[in-house]
Amino acid sequence: MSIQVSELSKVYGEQRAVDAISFELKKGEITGFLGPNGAGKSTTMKMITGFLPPTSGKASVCGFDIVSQSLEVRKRVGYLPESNPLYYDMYIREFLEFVAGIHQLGKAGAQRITSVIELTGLQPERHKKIGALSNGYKQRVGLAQALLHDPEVLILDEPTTGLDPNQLADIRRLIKELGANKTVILSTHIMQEVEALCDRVIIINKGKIIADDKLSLIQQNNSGNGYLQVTFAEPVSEAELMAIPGISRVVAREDHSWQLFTSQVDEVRKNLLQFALINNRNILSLQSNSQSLEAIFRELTLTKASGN
Ligand SMILES: Nc1ncnc2c1ncn2[C@@H]1O[C@H](COP(=O)(O)OP(=O)(O)OP(=O)(O)O)[C@@H](O)[C@H]1O
Repeated sequence: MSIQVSELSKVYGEQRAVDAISFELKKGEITGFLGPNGAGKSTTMKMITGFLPPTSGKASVCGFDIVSQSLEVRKRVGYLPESNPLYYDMYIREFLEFVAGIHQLGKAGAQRITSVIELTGLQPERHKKIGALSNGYKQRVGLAQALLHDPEVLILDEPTTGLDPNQLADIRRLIKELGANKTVILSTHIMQEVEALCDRVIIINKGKIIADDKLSLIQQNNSGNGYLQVTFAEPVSEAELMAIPGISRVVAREDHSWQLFTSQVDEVRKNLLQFALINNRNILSLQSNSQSLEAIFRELTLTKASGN
């Protein structure tokens, strides 16, 4: 297991910012860490990187304890903090040389710097001072410093903030590639980003984990208002479709196509196939549409918040 978190808490004064959370992450998995503002995402990430001591509970990275072995942890973690603090007076390469020094990369440092500049697409701007870079390029410098020591674990706090759509696509592609053989946790407020990148989703609200599953399962388990889009080869009546168990509403589209609304997408898909078989109807196409992750997120965080 790359990351193990057990009953981890952080209390600031009176406030329990992170409240006894537990999870485990495997290598080769990209996990989206979601939650409303102030939910405790950054605090959790800072604790896992070994930068912020927990109030109670335990966590380890690649088997090293975040408190008693924080140096070992930092060697294995690449961290892009939310505010991405950089030295604006330094040139890109100069800054990366400074970071390579901290990681004691020695002679290998120069080659590694060249390759992360290439990897993060900093090449065209490499001669500029960091202060003169656009926000998107500053974010790339942040990513380059996180990757420099080729860490096993990457913790990225809102990594795509400030990027234009082209840069977004480039950086997401890079994160996806990195995720193939590293453990990546990224926090974001952009649901399309989670859908595009993440294998797994952890949703945190008021310091507590309220959902933790594979993205597909979270969508499946919360697919309350999903629908199926079906096209038959021949006419089918509304009454016939409404008689299929699990369908709450149907909408006719052109050319024998229908939208079938349901709270049990998977169940209705099976029932529909059975209906076609028994009644000798041919299905030309069938597509299910789950509730969007954004709707699921709102439902979970708003319901759970008011339930407290
Ligand atoms: N150093 C601190 N001292 C006191 N309270 C803090 C400190 N850092 C964070 N908090 C509080 O802890 C809670 C969790 O903050 P955190 O930054 O972890 O949330 P977040 O989920 O990352 O939010 P966002 O999405 O807005 O970045 C917030 O209520 C915040 O005000």
